[in-house]
Parts: sequence; structure tokens; C-alpha cells
Amino acid sequence: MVQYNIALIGFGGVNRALAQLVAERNEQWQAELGFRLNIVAVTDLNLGSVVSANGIDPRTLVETKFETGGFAKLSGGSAEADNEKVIRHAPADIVAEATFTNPDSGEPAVSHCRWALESGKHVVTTNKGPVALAAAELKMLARRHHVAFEYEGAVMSGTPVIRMAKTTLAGAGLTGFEGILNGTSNFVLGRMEAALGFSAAVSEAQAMGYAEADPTADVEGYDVRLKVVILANELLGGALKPADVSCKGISSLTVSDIETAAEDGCRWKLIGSAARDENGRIEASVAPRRLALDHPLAAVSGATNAISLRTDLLGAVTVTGPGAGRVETAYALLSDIVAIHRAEPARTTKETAE
Ligand SMILES: NC(=O)c1ccc[n+]([C@@H]2O[C@H](COP(=O)([O-])OP(=O)(O)OC[C@H]3O[C@@H](n4cnc5c(N)ncnc54)[C@H](O)[C@@H]3O)[C@@H](O)[C@H]2O)c1
Ligand SMILES: N[C@@H](CCO)C(=O)O
Repeated sequence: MVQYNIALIGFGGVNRALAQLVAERNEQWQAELGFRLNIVAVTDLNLGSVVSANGIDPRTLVETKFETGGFAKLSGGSAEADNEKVIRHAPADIVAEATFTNPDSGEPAVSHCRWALESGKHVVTTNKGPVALAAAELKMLARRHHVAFEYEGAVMSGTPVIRMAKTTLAGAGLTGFEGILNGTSNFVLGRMEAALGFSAAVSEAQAMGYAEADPTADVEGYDVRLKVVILANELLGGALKPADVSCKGISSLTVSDIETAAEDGCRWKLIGSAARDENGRIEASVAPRRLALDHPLAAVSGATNAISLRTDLLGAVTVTGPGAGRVETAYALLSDIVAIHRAEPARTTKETAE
């Protein structure tokens, strides 16, 4: 039996959902996937940190109503997050980084990933900052320390895109993409179609756990811009930075604009896109677009995302699925761990029962 010790950095919607899945499905994973997870450390800006080599009961983590600094009440707990000490020294095989995305510097998440890789720990993350702004450095560190840096959940939550495009579409000749890559803004546009005001719709998205800590990133397109950078660099061989991507969000759209589009048989959608020309030059943008109802992306509703990948050999391949959601995104972390497990099943196991 293979057991991976895991450290959860940031204990908000996504990592809390992962802890819930560990509590509910560890036995199933052991039978179906060949491994189980043992949470040995958790840090959070508000709750503090806790480290236990024997493991922390996931049910205690998800069922206890912790107050600020509340991890101090747990055995091995502290009111301080102590991220660098925990990341570098916790007895973890894998670090799950799910703190706030900082669209400008990616910090402190970039440092969290760096510390983990430097100390020989795999990193799985849903944080777009490190992947959009420091991928080259972090991939080099992962190679140097013979560990993995996986980030499926950075784009389209648990819906398979990055690994799928890199492996299953290898050789198809990817030349570009366009997609609905932010669940919050698509949810907001849908609620505005139901005549709900912009601010009320944003509040609903926040309550659903879709939105960023600062939802401006969702509605002004900054979140999509990071994802366009990630996809252009990962799938089109680019070396883009956010400043290379023109960006306009949906905050200037009014209910009247939405209603007029509906009268014209159209729907407003926030589209992220990139295309590589024959010289290898990549043009990328984020902008609201009025799509005719027969456009492949027009029917995408709620927090669902969709991406149409343009290829030489297959034409357009469209993938659609959840783009946000606590459990849906926690699944992305699990899919990263499955990829790590399958890449090297003989990797050093931390505990073998028999
Ligand atoms: N929620 C989704 O649907 C979704 C989908 C894809 C990607 N993501 C990304 O995943 C990450 C986590 O998302 P979430 O919904 O769990 O966010 P969240 O705001 O619910 O939780 C983030 C947690 O990180 C903690 N935190 C922030 N800075 C920290 C630090 N320096 N040290 C320790 N803890 C820190 C916060 O206290 C909070 O509890 C974000 O980067 C987000 O952009 C979220
Ligand atoms: N706030 C983001 C989370 C997923 O990255 C969204 O709504 O798509």
C-alpha cells in the first residue's frame, strides 16, 4: 500500500474540500488508484499551522469551526502559519499550494512552491500565479530535485485541459485556442441575463466559492489573462507575460447590453484566446464578445468553462466542464497526484504496510 504524506498550504475552499475528500474516499483511492493520502501539515494565514508526522485527522480539520489562530489548539499546532518552516521541514512527500492567486507577482505562492521543490517535495497547485509567472524556474527546480510540479487546476479547475492537450493531443498540431476560462464572470453574465444586477450577481458567485479573494480579477479579466498566459506558454510554446495579453473585462456591460444581445440572438461571453502564426508569433487577448447562439461557446452557462483548441490535424477540439468550484478544483489536485503516482509508481514510498 502506497501512502503519500501531504502538506496543505492555504486551508480555504479548495484545500478544505481536498481534506473532505481524503476523509471520505481514502479507502476507495487505495483500492482504485493504488495510494492513500495522509495529511501531515496544514498552514493558513488566518488559522495558523499544524504539523503531525502521524497524520492529522481530516474529519477534525473539516468539521471543527476554527477561530483565528485556532490550529494552536491542535497537537503540533501553532497560531502562526510559519509557511517556510512547515514547507521545508514537514515530513511531506507532496505540497498542495492553494493560497490566494496574486496576479502581479505570484507571491508568496511562488516562494511556497520554490521551498517545497528545493526540499525535495512534489508540488501540486491550483494557484495561477506560480504557473503563469514562474513556471520556467519552478520546472527547472523540479527537474533538479527529481520531483514533480503539477498544476492542472490552474486552468479550468478539474476539467482536463493542460495534461490532456500535452499528452492526448500530442502531434495534432495545436495552433491556437479560444475559451470561456473564468467561471465567476460566466456565472455573472448568466445571472444578468436573468435580469439580476452586476453587483448582486458577483455576490452570488462569491457565496458559491467561485470568485477570487478579490473578484475584480474575475470580472476585469485578470484571471483569464493569467490562464491565457499559462495555456499559450504550455500548449503553444510561448513565453508570454501578462503584459503581452490585451485585457478587457465585463464590468462595463449592463443588463441593457445583455438584453439587446438576446434580442439579436446573441450572448455576451468573456473570451480568452491565443493564436500562433507560421512564424511562431503569438497574438493573445481577453475581451467580451457577442456570440451568435450557434457559436460552440454560446451555450456554456453558469460557472462552466469551455475551450476550443485549434489543431492542424483535427480542426477544433472543444472541451467543456466546471471551471470553478471547491470540490471540482480539489479534484484537480487529486488528478495531479494521480499523475505523480503513475509517472513513477516505484517512487520511494513513505509507508508500505505489506
Ligand atoms: N475556488 C475555485 O473554484 C478555484 C478554481 C481554480 C483555481 N483556484 C485557485 O486556487 C487557490 C485557492 O482557491 P480557494 O477557492 O481555496 O481560495 P480561498 O480564498 O477560499 O482560500 C485561500 C486560503 O489561503 C489562505 N492563505 C492566503 N495567503 C496565505 C499564506 N500566505 N499562507 C497561508 N495561507 C494563506 C487564506 O487564509 C485562505 O484560507 C486560489 O489561488 C484560486 O485562484 C480556485
Ligand atoms: N475565480 C476563478 C476560479 C478558477 O480559477 C473563476 O471563477 O474561474
